[in-house]
Amino acid sequence: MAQYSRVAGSVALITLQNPPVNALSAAVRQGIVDTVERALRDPEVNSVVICGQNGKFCGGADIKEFGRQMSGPPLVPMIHAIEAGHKPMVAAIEGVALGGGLELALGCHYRIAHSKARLGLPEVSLGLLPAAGGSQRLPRLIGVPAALDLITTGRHVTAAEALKLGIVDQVTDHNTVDVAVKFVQSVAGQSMDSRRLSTRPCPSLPNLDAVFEGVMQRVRQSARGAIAPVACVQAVRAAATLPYPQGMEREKELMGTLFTSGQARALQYCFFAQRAVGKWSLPSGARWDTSKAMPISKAAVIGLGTMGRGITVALAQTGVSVVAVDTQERQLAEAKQAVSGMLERMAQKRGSAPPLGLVHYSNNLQAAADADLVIEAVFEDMALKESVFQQLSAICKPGTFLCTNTSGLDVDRLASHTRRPELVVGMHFFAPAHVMKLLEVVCGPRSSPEAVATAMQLGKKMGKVSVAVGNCPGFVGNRMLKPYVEQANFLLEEGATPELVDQVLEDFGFAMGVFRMSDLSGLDVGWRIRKADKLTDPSVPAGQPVRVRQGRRYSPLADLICEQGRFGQKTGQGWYHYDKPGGRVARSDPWLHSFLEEYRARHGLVARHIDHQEVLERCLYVLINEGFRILDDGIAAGPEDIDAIYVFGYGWPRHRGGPMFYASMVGLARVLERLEHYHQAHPDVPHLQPCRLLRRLVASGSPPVQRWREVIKRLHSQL
Ligand SMILES: C/C=C(\C)C(=O)SCCNC(=O)CCNC(=O)[C@H](O)C(C)(C)COP(=O)(O)OP(=O)(O)OC[C@H]1O[C@@H](n2cnc3c(N)ncnc32)[C@H](O)[C@@H]1OP(=O)(O)O
Repeated sequence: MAQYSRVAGSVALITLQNPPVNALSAAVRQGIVDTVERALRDPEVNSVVICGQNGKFCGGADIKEFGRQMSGPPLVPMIHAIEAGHKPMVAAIEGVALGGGLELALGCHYRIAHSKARLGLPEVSLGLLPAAGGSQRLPRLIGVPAALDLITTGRHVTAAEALKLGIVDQVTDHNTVDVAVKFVQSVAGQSMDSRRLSTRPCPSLPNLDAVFEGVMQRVRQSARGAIAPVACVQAVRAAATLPYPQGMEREKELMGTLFTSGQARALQYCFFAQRAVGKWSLPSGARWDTSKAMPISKAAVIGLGTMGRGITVALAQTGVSVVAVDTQERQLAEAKQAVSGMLERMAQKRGSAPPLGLVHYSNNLQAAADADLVIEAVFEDMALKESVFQQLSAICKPGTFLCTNTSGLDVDRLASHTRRPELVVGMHFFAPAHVMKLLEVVCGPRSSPEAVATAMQLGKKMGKVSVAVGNCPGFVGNRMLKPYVEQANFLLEEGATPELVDQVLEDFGFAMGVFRMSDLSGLDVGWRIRKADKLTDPSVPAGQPVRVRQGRRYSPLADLICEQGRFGQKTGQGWYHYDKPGGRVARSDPWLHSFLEEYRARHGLVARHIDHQEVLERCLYVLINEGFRILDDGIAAGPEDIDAIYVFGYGWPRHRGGPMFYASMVGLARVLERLEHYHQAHPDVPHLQPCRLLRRLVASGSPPVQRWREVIKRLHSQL
């Protein structure tokens, strides 16, 4: 809806009304068309201000309408009518002007923004381009390079930057609507000819072809197969080279391809998945909207290795006072320097003072006594963690939440070492913890709703996508990663190379293939876990082949690599060769290839040709299969939780929506058929055996991913 009122005698005030962000739904568009017509017709009105209700101008098109039959007036002629209007129109921008919201403002003759407003054309992050004239008007207003930057990245700019770029004409700290009303009166009666962006030429740019070639190359490289950023460059190029009407035709044509693409569906699914995970619920019935989060003003971090340092930085950045504890003096001193350095660098980028005063250091666990929440981040060793939890339970004030940053150990077992198991939850951060967006909040069977709500809320405050998950080895992310990595190792045994496997996964869109990723994380981490699980025990029971453990196929390849002291990037050698320890450029390693050949010969394995399809299917479908098991076990509440974890924590390409969404796009019947095929070929790999939930979903007609929760609920209620 849009409300029409008259203010200051002769100004029509049009207020968009569609909470929470005044998205341009069919009803809002109809409201704008009607009220603009009314204002242009009304002889008492000489100028118009458009604003949004509740301090938010407009969050853009209503994304929920995208999958539906189009109804209501389209945006392009609506914005054109505003621009062509003979009375001055001013956009009074408070809160946000995003996507169609900014395009609406660009159709107005002037734009006045509140200093706290944010503006942008984020359509690219939804797999689209600004196709309500934004790709044609913005370059005409601010020039090609700046428009390319905003449109291809979708980044939001502050009002101050918008003023500098020329997107807005004025920024105010006062009531934006009042300022806009006053301003529009001052220009009433003037010709608006020069203010219509569609009639302006694009500011000329020398070496136009070279500029676009360079940008296109960069965009293609960083897009990792996403098509929208490429289409955005093509649309801006049309603005720079064609008259406006033809540019609009091109914009429409490019949008036509994007709008119905699987990538746009995937990205829009991600948008809603990111928000859905905040609305968590637990098997106990505890929910996000009925559980009270406690305020955290003082936190303690125990253990100042890489993770502990990152968590300390992330907390201080959020304004939480932190006591950072490590009992080893040397580690403490190094951490102090590293944390201060990180905070200073981040502050320099922001142009603000580093929050150094918020961090205090101690070598004594006792310093955590009065913290509201403690995050344990010591070495990944159960006995050590148990001892820390025992001590914290005795030291900390009543009510302190005790959290562990374990990446997969039993949170409930740790809770059992305290006198307050209800206050224990997992907070699994991802390295580097001050950068990575994901936080798995691990709920043990005894974790209280308040403890979960508090950890989720703190994660949100830290700018994380917090996902509540159940307690099982590896939780969600690492549990799914295990069969994926295992499959990649099997492929090496059968004839593939790390280069082939990584290439296929990177072509799919992963930021890094599995072997490059393992080299980066450090191969010794998994080795230590396998040792603890007794998988690397050299005394394999007599008569048992070396490639079998606990009755299943096992590849000792990674263990053998580690035995050579090859731990990945940090040692300069792993699955690849690096020019020095800590080097980042992975190069093919002839040693590794000979090693693989010798290994195959030793075990009587004959290398065969493995095609890209097999690599992709085996690696991805086995991971997806584990995702279904996780859903079936109730470790994740829905497919959105798993997808958010993979997109925000594991480099899964966002334009593919996450593993569970991807499975639904491929077709569940197809995934099932391929898993059956590979399981038949490798009956000694239980992870390839299609899981019960996948079979049941296929049997119930492969419903779309948005309806899986219903099937899961039905299944569980039948148990
Ligand atoms: C062609 C395409 C055109 C012309 C377009 O305009 S595409 C849309 C472009 N706009 C965007 O991409 C903006 C998307 N929204 C956001 O970035 C943020 O929501 C926000 C910055 C506007 C507000 O952020 P925040 O205050 O953190 O709130 P939430 O993100 O949690 O959102 C609150 C609820 O509003 C729903 N929402 C937000 N934007 C839209 C929208 N454009 N269409 C429909 N619904 C929207 C969001 O899903 C939240 O809903 P609930 O989870 O509360 O149900």
